[in-house]
Amino acid sequence: MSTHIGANKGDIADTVLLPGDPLRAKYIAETFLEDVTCYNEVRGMYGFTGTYKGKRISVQGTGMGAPSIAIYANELIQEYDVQNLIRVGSCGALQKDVQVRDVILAQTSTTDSQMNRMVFGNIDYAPTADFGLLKKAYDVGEEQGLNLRVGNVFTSDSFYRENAMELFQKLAEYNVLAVEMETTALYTIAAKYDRQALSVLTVSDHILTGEETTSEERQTTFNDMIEVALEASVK
Ligand SMILES: O=P(O)(O)O[C@H]1O[C@H](CO)[C@@H](O)[C@H]1O
Ligand SMILES: O=c1cc[nH]c(=O)[nH]1
Repeated sequence: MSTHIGANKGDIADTVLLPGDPLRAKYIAETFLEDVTCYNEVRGMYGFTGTYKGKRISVQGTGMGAPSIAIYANELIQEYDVQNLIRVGSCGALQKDVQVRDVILAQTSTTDSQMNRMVFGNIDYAPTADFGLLKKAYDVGEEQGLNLRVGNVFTSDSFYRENAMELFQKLAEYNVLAVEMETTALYTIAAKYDRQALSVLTVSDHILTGEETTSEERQTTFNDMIEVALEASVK
C-alpha cells in the first residue's frame, strides 16, 4: 500500500489510464475492461485493473489539478513501478478551429503552476509527451477517422480565474489549443523517472464561444478518447 493507493504490489498494470474523475475511471473499467477488480477506494479515488484485448490495463482517478495528479503519478511510479501513464481528461478549447468534442493529443504543455518552479526555479522546463505513445495514439485516431488535434495545452492552476480572457487570448495567439489542469505535472514526473506519458483530452466546452456538450454527448465523445488511449496501449 502507498499513502493514497490501497493496492498490493502487482495489483496495478504497467499501463494506467488516468481520468481526473474517479467515476470516469469506474465507467471505463465497467465499459471497456474485462475481468475487472477494484484495487483502490481510498478517498473515493477509484482504481481498477482488468484486461483490454487480452492486455492487463489499470485505470486510476487522479482528482483535479497538478498537486493531485502528482500524488498519484508519484505513487504509481515509485510504489507500483507503472511504466505508461495516459491521462484521459477533458479540456476547454482556446482556438476558433478547435471544436467541442474534438480529441486533442497534448504534445507539450504550458503552465502557471508553481510545481515546476519549485524544481527548476526560473528555468522554463518544457514538459513533453512520449513520442512513441503520441505516435501510436495519432495513428489509432487516423485509423478511426477522428479529427485528432496535436499541440500545446495550457495546464492551469485555477479553474475560476479572474480576468481569464486576457490570458486565454494571449495563449491562443501563441497556438495553445486548450486549457486543462494536470498535463504539466504528469509529463514532468514521468520524465524524471524515465516513464512514458501522454494526455489525451476531449474538448468539453469552448472558452471563446461558450458552447458546451451535454452529459450524453460527453459520454459518447469521451468514448472516442478512451478508445484512442486503450488502442494506443495495446498497439
Ligand atoms: O475531466 P478531467 O480529467 O478532470 O480534466 C479537467 O476537468 C477538471 C476541471 O473541471 C480538471 O481536472 C481539468 O483538467
Ligand atoms: O474549460 C475547461 C474545461 C475542462 N477543464 C478545464 O480545466 N477547463
